[in-house]
Amino acid sequence: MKIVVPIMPRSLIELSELEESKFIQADMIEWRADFMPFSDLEMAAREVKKKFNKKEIIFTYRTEDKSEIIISKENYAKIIATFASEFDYIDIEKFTFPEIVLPENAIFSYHDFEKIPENLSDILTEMVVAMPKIVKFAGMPQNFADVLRLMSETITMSEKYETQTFVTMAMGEIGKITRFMGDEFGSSWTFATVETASAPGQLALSDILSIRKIIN
Ligand SMILES: O=C1C[C@@](O)(C(=O)O)C[C@@H](O)[C@@H]1O
Repeated sequence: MKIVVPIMPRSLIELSELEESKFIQADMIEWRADFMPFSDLEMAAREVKKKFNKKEIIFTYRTEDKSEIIISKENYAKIIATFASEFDYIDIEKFTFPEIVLPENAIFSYHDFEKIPENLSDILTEMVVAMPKIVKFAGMPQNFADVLRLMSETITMSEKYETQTFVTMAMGEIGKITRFMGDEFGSSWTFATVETASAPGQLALSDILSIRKIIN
């Protein structure tokens, strides 16, 4: 299981203040570009690549966790077209922006901040059919049975579609188990924090490393 640590700088200054040494044990960095002013993105992209030049980097412009529309379809498409080839992976909210054609390094990403949907299997299948590099789903469980359902569904899907990489997680407190047991239930990456969390329930990078040491 690879450990991805998101960074969420709100300005070029905040970006320059991030200390690379704190991220050494991360396998990958996710740059959450949605916190940065639009006009600074190109310069910030260069900085992010320079700062984390030894790591694989995901470019993400998240809209699904916002309560209001933050970007037009046109601008989202422009961002994807500009940055897809610049980074190792690019996160794409294909259900929200269906007109985007997935580039070869696409993470087809979908979040449900209210539930683990009953039709999770149909949703994951639809994502697989689009043939992205990675299928990523994050949902909010209401109870532990939801967490188990997400894990069990991920096992089923990863066995059925052996060549597809899946990344799934249950967010919030009760979903925490999914953040360090990925290898056991077919999820290939986990998102961990260094200082600021980018989603509810994320564990600190240092905690994930300690837990993995105990359970391995
Ligand atoms: O899609 C994901 C997963 C995530 O939502 C999580 O729950 O850890 C965190 C986001 O930064 C990332 O883009």
